[in-house]
Amino acid sequence: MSALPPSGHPIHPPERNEWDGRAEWDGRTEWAAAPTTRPRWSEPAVEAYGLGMEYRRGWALRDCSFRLPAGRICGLVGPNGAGKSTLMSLVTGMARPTAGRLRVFGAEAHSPDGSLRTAFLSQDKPLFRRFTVAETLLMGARLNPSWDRATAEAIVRAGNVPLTARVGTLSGGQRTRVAFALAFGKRPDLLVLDEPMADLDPLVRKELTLALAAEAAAHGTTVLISSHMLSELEDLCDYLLVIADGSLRLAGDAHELLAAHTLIDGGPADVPAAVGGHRVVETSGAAGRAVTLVRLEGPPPVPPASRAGRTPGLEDLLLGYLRSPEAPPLICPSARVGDIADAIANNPTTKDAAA
Ligand SMILES: Nc1ncnc2c1ncn2[C@@H]1O[C@H](COP(=O)(O)OP(=O)(O)OP(=O)(O)O)[C@@H](O)[C@H]1O
Repeated sequence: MSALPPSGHPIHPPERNEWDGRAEWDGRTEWAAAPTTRPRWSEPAVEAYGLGMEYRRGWALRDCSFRLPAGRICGLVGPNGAGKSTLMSLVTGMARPTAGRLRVFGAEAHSPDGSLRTAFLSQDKPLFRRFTVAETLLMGARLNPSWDRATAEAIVRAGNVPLTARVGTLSGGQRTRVAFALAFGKRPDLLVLDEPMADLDPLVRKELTLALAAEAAAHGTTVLISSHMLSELEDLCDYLLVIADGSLRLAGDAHELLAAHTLIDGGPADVPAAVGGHRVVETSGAAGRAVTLVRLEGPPPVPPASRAGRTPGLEDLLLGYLRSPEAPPLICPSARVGDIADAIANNPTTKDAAA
């Protein structure tokens, strides 16, 4: 079990074999002493039950059930049109689900209690173009009782963005930095970032990624971040949600997911007998250099005899599932929720809403 403090995100997640969701952090006593407004480590930040969203053209999201524990940095991955932005707009309460339920820190996502604890940085990063940078930060301070002025200004200053410049005159990357400052300054418990780094140069991307990890670690912030840059997510995330065609494909602790797979050199015929009973997710690569991603089935922990091959990297795993829509979804125990009926019955808020 990890000995990291509850405020410390594993940038590279620690070795953990727990399959039953017991792998919580040590040091709960220390966490319990933190102000009560911060999320407790074992508290779920997001719980979705049979979540669905239908637009005129059809369902963008269907029957998604998962749990995101508080304090994790969760990568949200999927091809274009998979439903990532839709899921984020539901989590941030900007849209209401057509089906199912969604709770943020125990409150309905669209309720004031849910949205007060959330900050959202959307793909288009809406800012007032006529405001100066200083006026934009002042607006952040006026609108947010828990505004962290020092953090917000430090982010802006690190990019040498003049506080007197009008937002409309900034480059795309500079505007992104100001939007980041607004989101961080709010000191949310849940920070939702929709492809935030897309218009940044590699150096700035690295700098803001490190700032994000440090801020999240320092304040126990839960982060849900979508990106098409898998290597970036590998460095940052310790939790994953993968969606394709509106459905959940993978969900859970990154180490749980990786430990459930092995990578064998060669095609399906090269898979050793010890792994033979398991499920081939996909074979990729040219002849002679093919590799096969195998999902280890059976009750955890997976027996050592079937541990042939090597543990895949996050990119191998994500690409394998994105290229193989026929592979059944894998929702790890850490990401499973109970029945929607239980969720409604055990929560007075949702019970009232359902009535
Ligand atoms: N406001 C809307 N009205 C109608 N259809 C929508 C709307 N928003 C999204 N969709 C549709 O829902 C599906 C999912 O879109 P969404 O933007 O959530 O995908 P995404 O995974 O974020 O994609 P990308 O990676 O390209 O940003 C798409 O088919 C899209 O056309």
